[in-house]
Amino acid sequence: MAWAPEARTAAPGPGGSDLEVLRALESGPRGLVEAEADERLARHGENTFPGRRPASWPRRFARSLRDPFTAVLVGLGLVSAVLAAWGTACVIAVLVTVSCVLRATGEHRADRSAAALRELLAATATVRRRATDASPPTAREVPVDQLVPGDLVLLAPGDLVPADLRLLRATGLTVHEAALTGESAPVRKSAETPPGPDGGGSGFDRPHLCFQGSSVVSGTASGVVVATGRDTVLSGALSAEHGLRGRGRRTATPFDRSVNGIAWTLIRFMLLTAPLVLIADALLHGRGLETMPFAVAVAVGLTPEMLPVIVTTALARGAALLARDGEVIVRRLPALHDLGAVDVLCVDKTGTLTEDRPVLAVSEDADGRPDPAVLHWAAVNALWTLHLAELPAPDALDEAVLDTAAADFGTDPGEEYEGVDALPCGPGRRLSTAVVRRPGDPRFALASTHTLVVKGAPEDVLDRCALDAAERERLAGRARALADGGLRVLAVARAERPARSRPYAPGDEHDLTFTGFVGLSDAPAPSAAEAVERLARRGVTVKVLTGDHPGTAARVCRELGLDPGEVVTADRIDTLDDTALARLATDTTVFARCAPEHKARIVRALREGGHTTGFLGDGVNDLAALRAADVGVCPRDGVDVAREAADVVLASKDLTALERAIVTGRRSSANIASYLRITLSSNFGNVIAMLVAGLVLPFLPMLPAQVLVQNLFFDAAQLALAFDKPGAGAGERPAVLRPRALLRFVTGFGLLNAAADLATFGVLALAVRSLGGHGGQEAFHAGWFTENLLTQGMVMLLLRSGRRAAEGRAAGPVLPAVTGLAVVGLLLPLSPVGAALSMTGLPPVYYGLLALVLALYGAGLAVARARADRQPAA
Ligand SMILES: Nc1ncnc2c1ncn2[C@@H]1O[C@H](COP(=O)(O)OP(=O)(O)OP(=O)(O)O)[C@@H](O)[C@H]1O
Ligand SMILES: [Mg+2]
Repeated sequence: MAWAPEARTAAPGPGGSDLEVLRALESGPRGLVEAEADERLARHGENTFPGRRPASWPRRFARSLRDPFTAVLVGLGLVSAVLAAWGTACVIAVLVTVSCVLRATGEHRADRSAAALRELLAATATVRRRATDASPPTAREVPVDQLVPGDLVLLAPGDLVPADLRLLRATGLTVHEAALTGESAPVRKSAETPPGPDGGGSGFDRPHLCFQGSSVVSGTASGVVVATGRDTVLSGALSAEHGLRGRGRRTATPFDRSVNGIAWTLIRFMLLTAPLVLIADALLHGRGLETMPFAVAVAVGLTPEMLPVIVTTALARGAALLARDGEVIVRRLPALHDLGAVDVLCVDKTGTLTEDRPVLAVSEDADGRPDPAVLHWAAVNALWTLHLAELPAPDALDEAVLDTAAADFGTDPGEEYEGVDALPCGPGRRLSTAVVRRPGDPRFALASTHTLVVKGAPEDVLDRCALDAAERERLAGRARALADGGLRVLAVARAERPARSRPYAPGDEHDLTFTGFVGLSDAPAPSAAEAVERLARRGVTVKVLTGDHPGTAARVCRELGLDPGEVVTADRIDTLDDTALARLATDTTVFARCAPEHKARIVRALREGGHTTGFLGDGVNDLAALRAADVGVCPRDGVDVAREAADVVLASKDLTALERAIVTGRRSSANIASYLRITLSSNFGNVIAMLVAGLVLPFLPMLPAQVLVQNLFFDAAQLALAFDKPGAGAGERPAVLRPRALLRFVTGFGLLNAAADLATFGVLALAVRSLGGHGGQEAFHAGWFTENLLTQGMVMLLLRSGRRAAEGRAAGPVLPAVTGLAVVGLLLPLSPVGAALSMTGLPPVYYGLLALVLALYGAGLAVARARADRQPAA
């Protein structure tokens, strides 16, 4: 990294005690007063996240210039200019400009329609502020853009670090700084200032600083804001043209593989054709460089230069429709295509399929007798882990335990103790420990004891209890029984230890005394069952990857109408290599007790196994899987980092919105596929015809300008395909564009097209003979121009996605576009423009013959389409 973060984190110096730091920022341990915060906001400006700034128009334009087809066109334009073929060069310049403008507008429209919703999803930060000088500090959520230097911020797992912070306190804090440094492993941070003049290091490795753009993996902390907005290190990095790296994908997405893959095949094909035309002509007719403009025109005609425009328009339109309905936000346009291709969707259970509003149902002792004391101890654990770990908000399980205990016991249980230390749970850690002591006579303080209160996943807690094997198995069986009933089960255990001043660590969690179980019920989300059913109908297999108990997971699945089959737990996954896991993952519906890495590994295995895999999850433990998936989806109330990592955000609570988004994705893909099929078969046919014609004709089958004008009209008409409404069939199955099947399709239909061209060619040869001389050539060109546009129109009508040839009736914008194409094809050669392009009309009898050729072609096309529909789709 070339830029040095310390250069930007100006005041205060990273060293110094907490109070010095706070004083330098004119803040204090109790936080800023609201009025002061407002005043600072006016002074420093909003704390906008630099990554969010929309691209400027020139930048958008430049970006669309970078795409391969545009580059090829520009190259061909330059060749024409060098050859002084100014007409050709001008037409190419028009093509390039039009396609760039269309594309930039499409992107702009999609951005704008999503912007309002994005606002809705704007991240917040937890700050400690005071209403007035005299009032006590309270923690409250403020939109991230309202943060000011001097604000006290609380961090919890899943938070995005909202500004550059100097840590004041931190418990087990690790942060992910990949967006800044590219380092993928979490980095440990602590509040202590390391010795040394610059605070122990010069870059991101300084442990007491957290930077905007990183995110909290585990632990909690409080810190004071030292820089916001333009002054943050990240902002400096971005303005120095370093992009954000966090969301960069390591492997090709389905979109890259299909659409871009096809694009590159075409470019290679096209780069071969132009020289081929040249060589053929040189060999046969001894013509030299003068055929170059023609070769260039053929190459331009072959380039599906509208592909980027059609792709962007089709996707942007889909995304805009989804955004308009307020349901789904597509954060990365190609993700909509990928969503349409998803055939396996992995879903996290808690908070996604269930509401994550657990309600206490059971509190029982080791013998299965109801016992309120278990709940009491669970509440002591919850209260003190919350307090000591400074979690800004309790997790749902803790909240449920605390609420029920407060209601049952009348007071907040746990307040009779003093907290000593806490080891909260986190990703991969399924239990939490609070260490408490009874406040008493200080004279006996040394003789007093510490009580470790542990609660967590039964397997993990029982492992740490002093129990014989039989008893442990009996208790595990009881936990299973509770879980099979659909409850979320937590085991509670305790240990008395002599008081000590040394901090506690997970290594101290052993030889515990088992206290009992608490069981909580968590209702399925209201729309979950319907969503699961609809996805199945759309050919998407749903799998559940959860950190919870296998029994609970299986029961929830059954309630949602999903057959859980044999539930696999994560310890089994650890014994498998990737290939074995890929096989297992395909056949398994529920994976339980997954740590975050397990979820990601399963997703990767499914992708390796050839599935286009989506992941829907809302928590910190889902982050790795969201990143590993082809498409990451996050519900609206997911944690900040999950939303940031997701490609698609569900804006409403309704999970069935996902099914609608998938169908929209498939429709957009179907339109893109239509375009590819139509343009490629048509172009391929034309090239063959041009080559053959070039071989046998003593003159050029079409003049360069004619090829280009024809191409321009075809391009314009094809834009309609981006707005087409494909038949119902298009939404039914995952939409994957298979390059091989596409090539087969294109070859078949291209040959058919070439046959029609050659038949036309025969008819026109007759005309030339009868007309003779120069007039013959002009009539030939006119005839071929007309036939070309008419066949292209027919191809557009008959080769669209999702419509069988039988229902070839057109709806939406395609029919008007085709009509326009036909009118131009018939009338332009007869008009003054036609004359300018050196075309003249044919004698009427030849139009009759052309009509015959077209009728035969149309019939052939319809029959071939019906046959192709019976084969696997391209
Ligand atoms: N606050 C807590 N106190 C004690 N144990 C907890 C707490 N939160 C979670 N656990 C334990 O850790 C397990 C795993 O939690 P994790 O957050 O990974 O997944 P989950 O919320 O159960 O499910 P999902 O992966 O579907 O969201 C829980 O099933 C529970 O046994
Ligand atoms: Mg969850």
